[in-house]
Amino acid sequence: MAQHDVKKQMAELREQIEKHNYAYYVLDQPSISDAEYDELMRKLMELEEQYPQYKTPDSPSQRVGGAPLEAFKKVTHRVPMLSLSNAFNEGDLRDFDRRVRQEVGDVRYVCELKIDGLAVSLRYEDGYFVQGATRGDGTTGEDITENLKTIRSLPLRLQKQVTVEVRGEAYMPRKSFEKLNEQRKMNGEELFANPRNAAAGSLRQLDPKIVAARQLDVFIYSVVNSEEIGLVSHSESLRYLDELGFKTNPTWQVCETIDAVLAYIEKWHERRTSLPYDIDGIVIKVDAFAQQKQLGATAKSPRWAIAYKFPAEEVVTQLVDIELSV
Ligand SMILES: NC(=O)c1cc2c(=O)c3cc(F)ccc3oc2nc1N
Repeated sequence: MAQHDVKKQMAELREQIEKHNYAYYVLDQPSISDAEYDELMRKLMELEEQYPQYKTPDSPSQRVGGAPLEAFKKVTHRVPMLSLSNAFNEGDLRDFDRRVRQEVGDVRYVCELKIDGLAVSLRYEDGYFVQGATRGDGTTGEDITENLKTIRSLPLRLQKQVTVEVRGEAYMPRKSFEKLNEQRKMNGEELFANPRNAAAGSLRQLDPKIVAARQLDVFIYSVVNSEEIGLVSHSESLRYLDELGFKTNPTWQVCETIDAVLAYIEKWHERRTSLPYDIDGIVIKVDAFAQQKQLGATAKSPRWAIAYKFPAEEVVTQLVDIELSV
């Protein structure tokens, strides 16, 4: 086949595979069978083998994981990854609301489910995924780019050619967790205590092929360089993330009053067992970026957001060692 046609055919295969990826893993609406998907992937990988010069940085062939790393490189976060301060009861939430209103006057909040996973930061240049890192100590994290590429819902190329840094929570869906512990039980290995530990242990694997088998997922929840892009509120950022092709959690809601926040908390505290992933609370954020800026942050946490933690369940958790997987 003429060289030009091969290049074109490979571009079409990449396009098709990523389109099916998006439908299946972001929209949760499979568009072809697994067998057809695997056939497309096999054909692309065969052509990449034969014509490496036409392999591109956004090729979905990277999602099966490359060679194991010796160690993780360190990454310095240009904007520190802070942690959320916690609220444990209604009083804490009303104190938060009072302090915010004292400082910025009338305010709208955005409420989101607090996914029980691992905070990650993703950098894209001209629309291409170039680096992903863990939170680490907030200033320095570990470069887990190769591992994150195996997460099918993480776009390798955005719908717009923008340079952007986003933050999100990588997590292990409960079904993947149960399947993983089933396998480990059969192999006589230590079980993971919960999906959060399993996700952390998986992302710390030096071999991306193992990570690819763990079926992790990620919800993206913020744009770091939002001002540069001209976004004015958190809710606008969430819509922008959808436009770029990221997977965001669709349950977020604008709340005009703390009573509306309490109602949202009540609703999702009841519904959380019906979710296909673990949540450990609700995140409440001031919506307007101008007001977030006015409120600022302490060395550790933003003063414009708070995490309401659900009361710990009284279940007996298995005391198993967390597999130190590195
Ligand atoms: N686990 C989560 O689902 C989740 C976590 C965070 C954060 O950790 C977080 C930390 C900050 F300093 C600021 C905003 C944040 O927003 C967040 N939003 C979320 N939905």
